[in-house]
Parts: sequence; C-alpha cells; structure tokens
Amino acid sequence: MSLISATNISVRYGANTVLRNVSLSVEPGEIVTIVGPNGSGKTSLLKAVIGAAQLAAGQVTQKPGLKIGYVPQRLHIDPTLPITVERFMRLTQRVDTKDCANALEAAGVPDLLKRQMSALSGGQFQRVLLARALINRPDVLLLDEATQGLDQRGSAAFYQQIETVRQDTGCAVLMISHELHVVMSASDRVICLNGHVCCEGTPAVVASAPEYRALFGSGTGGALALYRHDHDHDHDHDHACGHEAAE
Ligand SMILES: Nc1ncnc2c1ncn2[C@@H]1O[C@H](COP(=O)(O)OP(=O)(O)OP(=O)(O)O)[C@@H](O)[C@H]1O
Repeated sequence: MSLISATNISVRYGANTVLRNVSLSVEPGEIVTIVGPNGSGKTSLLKAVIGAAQLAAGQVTQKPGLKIGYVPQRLHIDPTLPITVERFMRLTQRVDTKDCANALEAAGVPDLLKRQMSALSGGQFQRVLLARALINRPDVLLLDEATQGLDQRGSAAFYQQIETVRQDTGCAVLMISHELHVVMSASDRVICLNGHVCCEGTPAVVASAPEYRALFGSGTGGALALYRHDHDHDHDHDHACGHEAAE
C-alpha cells in the first residue's frame, strides 16, 4: 500500500485554482522530488497531502497510522534568545536526551546537542531541523525547500544526508526543490509541477523533457551531464509525460 496517495486533487484559494487534477503517490522508501517554478503550487501540494489545505476536488489517503516528519523551509529564532539545540528539539515533543542525540547523529551532526541555536551555521541549523523531524521515526519525511539559503555545496551535502537517512531508516521522502540538478542524484522520481503535473519520471527523463525545459530553460544540459557523470548506471525510461492543458 502507498504511504500517501493523492488522486485528481484540486486546490483553490478563492477564485484562484492553484492545483488542478494532480495525482501523486509515495511508496515506502522512495525519494520523490517536486520541482516547479514559483507559484506553481508545490507548497500547496505538500499541504494538501498532509491535510493542511482544503481540497476543491479529489482525495488524499494516507496509510493508517502513518508518521510524518516535516522539515520546514526556514525557521526564525530570535538570535538574542538563548536556547540550546537540545532544548529546541524538546520544545514540541516529549523526548529524552538520548533520543535527541540519536536523531542528531542520524542527521549527520552528532556533536551539537549543547550548542546554542544562534551559534549554528545555516547548514547545521537545517540539520537540526532534520534531526527534529527524525525523532519520532517517521515513515515519510516531507521537506519544503529545506536548503534555501545554503550554497550549492551545502545543499548537495544536505541532500546526501537525506539519502543516508533513507538508507539507514528506510523512510520515504517527499521534497520540494528548486535545484533539480542538486537533488537529481538523491531522487528516485521527479514530478514537475505547474498547476498540473507537466511531466514525471526519473530525474534524467524529467531534465530532458520538453515540458521541463519550457519551464526552466535549456540550461539544464550541464546539470544533466553532472548527473550522468555521477550515475553511469542505466535508467529505465518510464516516461509519463502527457502534457495537460492548464485550463
Ligand atoms: N493561503 C493562501 N491564500 C491565497 N492564495 C495562496 C495561499 N497560499 C498560496 N497561495 C497562492 O497559490 C499559488 C501557489 O502557491 P504555492 O505556495 O503553493 O506555490 P509554490 O510553487 O510553493 O511557490 P514558491 O516556489 O514561490 O514557494 C500562488 O499564486 C500563491 O500566491
């Protein structure tokens, strides 16, 4: 059974339909990335799958008892507020020091427990958010542009960590990213969104799809080369790229 499955969903804000007839499923252990231009409905889609956005049509089902871990885009903490990583992680959930330490280790930052949140680098901060999302051993991790503000190396390292987490815990990942070339190697499947699903498939298939290029320009050639360089194994070409009209 799929962990999450959305069938023909539409989301509307007033008269503005931002998602139309979108279907998506997340299977255990897979990493699915949603890409799309600003305003294409990516965050609305994530909200819809966790039940935080009202559906105008369609339906979302979750596997009974599904545990979700959420890593936000950013979180602002007043830099004058003294709070350690451990206290921050325990603010909203009942966990002990050992759980926090284990989660930090899984997120690749084992030594941060007693550090002040205000003293963390951007990359460390995002890993603490990742650790916080991992504490309750989620079946699926949701990430909304979790590397915004990090440089490309920092982003790449973060997504490598996500892959490690998937390997270690077996959790599935549904994430939003603007940087397809950065997340390509860490994605099993990519969904390109622009109010509707423009195209989907393996990262290589999406990066070379005309629908993707129409949205992001043809500057993806280098990215693709990078991806191929890193991954010289075969990709199956399960190209499901029917372009639907937006209206
Ligand atoms: N609560 C809301 N009320 C009204 N309109 C909204 C609301 N949330 C989002 N929208 C509108 O819905 C559209 C899709 O927004 P959404 O945040 O889902 O897109 P996105 O692809 O995540 O964008 P970005 O890449 O800029 O984060 C936008 O036009 C946005 O202005």
